[in-house]
Amino acid sequence: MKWSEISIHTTQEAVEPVSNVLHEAGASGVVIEDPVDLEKDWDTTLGEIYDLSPEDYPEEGVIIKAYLPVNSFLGETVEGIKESINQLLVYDIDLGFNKVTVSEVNEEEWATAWKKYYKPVKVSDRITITPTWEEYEMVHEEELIIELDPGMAFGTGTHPTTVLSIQALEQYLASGDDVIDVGTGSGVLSIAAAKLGASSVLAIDLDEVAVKVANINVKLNKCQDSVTVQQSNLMDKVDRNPDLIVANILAEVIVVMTDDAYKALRPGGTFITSGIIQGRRSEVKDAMVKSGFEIVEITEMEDWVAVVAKKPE
Ligand SMILES: C[S@@+](CC[C@H](N)C(=O)[O-])C[C@H]1O[C@@H](n2cnc3c(N)ncnc32)[C@H](O)[C@@H]1O
Repeated sequence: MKWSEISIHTTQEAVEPVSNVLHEAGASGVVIEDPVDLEKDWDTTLGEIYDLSPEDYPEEGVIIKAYLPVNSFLGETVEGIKESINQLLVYDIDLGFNKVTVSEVNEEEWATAWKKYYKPVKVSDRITITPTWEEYEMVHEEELIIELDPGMAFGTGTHPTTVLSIQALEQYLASGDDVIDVGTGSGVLSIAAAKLGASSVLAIDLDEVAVKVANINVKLNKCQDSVTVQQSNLMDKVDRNPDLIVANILAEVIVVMTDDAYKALRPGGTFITSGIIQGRRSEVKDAMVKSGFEIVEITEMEDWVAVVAKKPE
């Protein structure tokens, strides 16, 4: 099959929303070329090798590349992507150069293009995420390994919004908890919750592809006894009272679901939200408080924040 590479020159701030647009348009595998990665002090204590070449990165801004099959809908798909990206301006997201280019690549290039950027990463004290195609040896006994093939769903596990979510799960999840993961993508947070001791996890995503990918990753990590994946919209089909809800979705989606999350959670339950760009932090905080939550902690990484809240006892 022939593949087309769509490349978008944008900003750090726009990485997640643009990646989401690409994903929703059916893109397979997203590559993020952010020059910050070249400067980053990568954690190599676990023996990871980061072999990044400056020619692959823009001098300014971030380049996001995604791959779409070449078919008769390609033109429309690309136009749809451009339109959806432009709509992000309504949310005050800085799109920078916002330059979109399209070129053809062969299957071999496509298959390896994004994999070369994706190596084992230690994302929290206990959790290391490793791509399925990498050999990885555990460094200490307590380490929990998540093997992931993000395939066509969002969630290599290394995006700051995911890392913040996993760190919060590690801190707030208690063994035996019932957990709901809204917007599961590749299933990474549900798998993390199960590995951290949750007895049951409901992974929800609106997107059919994400549901398929999450199911595969759940099985790959042998978590199928505790994690169930369901295709639905936010909390629409939730009829249980979990101990913890985690949602790594954009701020504009989180503010829509705070009332439902509050109603569903058991008293004393925890709501972990991520995917919030700095500029929208108060909006999310205010929506949470209005729904009745007490804010417990706000954590930050790069331009992103995660808000952890509790439903009073
Ligand atoms: C930013 S990704 C997060 C993926 C993963 N949980 C992680 O932390 O890496 C957001 C996910 O939310 C899903 N999503 C967006 N709107 C949704 C909705 N209304 N209901 C359920 N899922 C939704 C998207 O399909 C996407 O997979």
